[in-house]
Amino acid sequence: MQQYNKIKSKYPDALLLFRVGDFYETFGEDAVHASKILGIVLTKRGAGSTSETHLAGFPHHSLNSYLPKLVKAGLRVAICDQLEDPKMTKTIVKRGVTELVTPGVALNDEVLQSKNNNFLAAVHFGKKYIGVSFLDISTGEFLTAQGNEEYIDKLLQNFKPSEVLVQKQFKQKFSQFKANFYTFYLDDWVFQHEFAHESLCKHFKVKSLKGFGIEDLVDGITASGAVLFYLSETQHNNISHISQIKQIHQDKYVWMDRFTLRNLELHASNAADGISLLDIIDQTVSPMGGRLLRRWLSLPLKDLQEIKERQSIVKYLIEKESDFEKIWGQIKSMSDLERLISKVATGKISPREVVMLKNSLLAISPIKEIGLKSGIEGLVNLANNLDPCPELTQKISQTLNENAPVNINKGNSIAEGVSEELDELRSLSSSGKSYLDQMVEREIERTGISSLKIAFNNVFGYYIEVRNTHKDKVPEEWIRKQTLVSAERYITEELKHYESKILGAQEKIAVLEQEIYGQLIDFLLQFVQPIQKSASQIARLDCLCAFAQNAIHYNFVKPVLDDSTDLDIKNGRHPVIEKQLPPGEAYIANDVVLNRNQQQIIMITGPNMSGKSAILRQTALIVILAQMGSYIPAQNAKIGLVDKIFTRVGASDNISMGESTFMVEMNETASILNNLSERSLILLDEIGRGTSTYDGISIAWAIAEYLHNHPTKPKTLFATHYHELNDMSESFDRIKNYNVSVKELKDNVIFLRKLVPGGSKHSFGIHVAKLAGMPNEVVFKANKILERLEKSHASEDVQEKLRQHKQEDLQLSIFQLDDPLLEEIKDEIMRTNIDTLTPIEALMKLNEIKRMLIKK
Ligand SMILES: Nc1ncnc2c1ncn2[C@@H]1O[C@H](COP(=O)(O)OP(=O)(O)OP(=O)(O)O)[C@@H](O)[C@H]1O
Repeated sequence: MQQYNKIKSKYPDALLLFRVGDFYETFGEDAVHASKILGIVLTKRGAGSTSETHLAGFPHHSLNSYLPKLVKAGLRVAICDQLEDPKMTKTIVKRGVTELVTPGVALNDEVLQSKNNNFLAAVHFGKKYIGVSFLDISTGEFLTAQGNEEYIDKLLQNFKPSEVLVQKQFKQKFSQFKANFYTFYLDDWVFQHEFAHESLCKHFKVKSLKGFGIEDLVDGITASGAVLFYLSETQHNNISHISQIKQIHQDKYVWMDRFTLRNLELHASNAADGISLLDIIDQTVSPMGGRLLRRWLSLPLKDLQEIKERQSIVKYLIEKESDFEKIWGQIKSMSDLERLISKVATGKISPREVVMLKNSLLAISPIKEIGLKSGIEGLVNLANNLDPCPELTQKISQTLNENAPVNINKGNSIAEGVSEELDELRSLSSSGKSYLDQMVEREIERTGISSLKIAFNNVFGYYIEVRNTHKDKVPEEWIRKQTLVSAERYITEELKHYESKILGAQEKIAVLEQEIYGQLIDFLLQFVQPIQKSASQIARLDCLCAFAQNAIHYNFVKPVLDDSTDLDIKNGRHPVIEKQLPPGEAYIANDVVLNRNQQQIIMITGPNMSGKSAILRQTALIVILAQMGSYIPAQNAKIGLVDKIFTRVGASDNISMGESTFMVEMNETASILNNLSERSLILLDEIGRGTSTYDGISIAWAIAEYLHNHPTKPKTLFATHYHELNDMSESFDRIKNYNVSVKELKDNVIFLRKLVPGGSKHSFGIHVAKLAGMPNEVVFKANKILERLEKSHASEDVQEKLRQHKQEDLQLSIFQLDDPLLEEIKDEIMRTNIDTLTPIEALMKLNEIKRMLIKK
């Protein structure tokens, strides 16, 4: 227990699994936790005494099944092993922690999900920027970036790390990232640039980081250094598979912030059992392809050349069906190359997995051959980067048995003909069986004991067993070892001689097998980089095959991409809704044309449930798919490269974040208006609906006007219930009205779901309420109120006011920035407590401000 306490004190925040003989034991609080999580028995030791403690344990060979459960429960687990052979020491056996498993640093297949990366991240708050680093130790991928809070937030959302390392002093600051990450706080000194730079150079065995193109990323480097530090802290020292570090270039990919990722339901649906775009398009057949597709979806490209290269390969695969089938068949037969080769580097690969590695490499050659012959530049390049490593596959085939076991100690891993000594020992050990059979026969004949048998136990090795009825026939020279109820057990000189030979041979076989296996792994280590390179090409090809498959199965077409800023989609469809429609119901395709000269903003009105949101989202999804290099759900499309996609959905369910929903909506919209570019695509869905009608209309109007007049003229789809906004098209050239058509029957409405030019007059909200099963009384009453309100021309009032607003052409420039009046008005507004202000008081306040201006 002294030894235990000493080790435990070094890992106070981890659950310590303490190896005792054949068991891993836990003590005290750890035991209580472990027994609960693992469902194992909790016992007490030293009951009643001062050293009373809880105890729970499990057999050492069950580690692989129990460890993931502990890690998944969010625990850090320190594995403490016996570091010497108990037979060789007379005192307490030496023990030490050999691995600290945490959610972000896991190599165990049971903890990892095959189609998801398991990233460990570090965030460093620098003076100007925030640095971030992501490492997946199971694949060796190491990435870094730096930027403002929004960018880092977006990356964290994209990469969804299982664990984030943060400097202790920035605990508070990190909590501003509104995501629930498992976080571990490290001492401040770890986040020092010089220290980080030095650790990276040392790890990569280089003098500077220029070769990786990250030398200037001061904060990114600091974060990456913290990641490396953490690996050594958790005893992960065999990490030669982390052979490079790459920058995530902000300007290479389409910008989508976290709201957009969420609103578009790219990776996950917002509904509990809903379907995401990834669910629909992920037809990849290899784990590495699955992981890459997820990444591609978060980071659509902005480089025309790269997109076209992907498209050209997809086109080839669609047209050359037999090549496509052959390639995909080979990829299907592969195991997770990326993770297998990482296991080689970390020394955790089993003989069976080495055979799987070999078979996966063998599947590369046919793919390479097809690629080289294809004549498609992109595919030829890809094939050139595939290395089937023939030297390696040959070596593995020669060294290992095809059906090698999971555990090297099980024996029979090494093939015949590898070592003469091993072969001899094996034949000796296998001839033992027939030797024993012969001996039994001989002794039965000699002694006349017909039921005589030879067996083995761990206490005294080989023995002859004689039933009591034949006891008197036992020869004198046999030595009695054990008396049972109905039999006696003997040993003989000959048996002992035989035993030492056989047991010696078996022990030697085990040592030799391990030795040869160790040499094979050392040999494999030279191939880590070429295999990683091949694996990444296979992942790409798998994604492109999935694109081809989607194109064939879902009727997707190849979009035309160019450098313009125009968007012209013919008969576009929403790929997710389309797949979810009840049988027999067809998705109604729609055209969307947006450009910066004539049709910059489309104001879409239409009743509730008519399909406004669907049109907005499908437009973004089509652009994203196109810029990933995929084909798209449309009849055809011309897409000028988009560099930012913003989507905002009117206040709905963000209340859990502790801010008013409307405040959240305005915050989100403000961040769009501050980040516009000529190539932005903006989708605003019911912006302004979170407040009163007048406020809402005014805000929506002002936002649309701002976008229209902004020099970047960003392409915008604006879905709204406020048909008042249709008036904007009269005075703003590039705002066009469309509506999602419906057919009005006497007391019913049929949704036609077709986007047609022109505004719409009503919202049919009451009709939807009726459809939803609202009591007739309520529907009837609502209709009456609506009639009355419409008669009072309330909405026309608004329209009139808005018209006046246009005529007055309010010049905001009357506020000169240095104007003392501005200061005065600002003070006046700041002093006002809006929460307690009644509408009348607000009007009076406004009047007061107006008077101040008139006075001027
Ligand atoms: N083009 C279409 N073809 C077939 N079904 C569609 C189409 N568009 C939408 N739908 C169906 O109609 C439902 C409502 O669409 P959507 O949410 O886009 O309406 P909305 O006009 O935005 O409604 P609200 O104003 O109430 O938010 C979708 O969930 C989908 O099932």
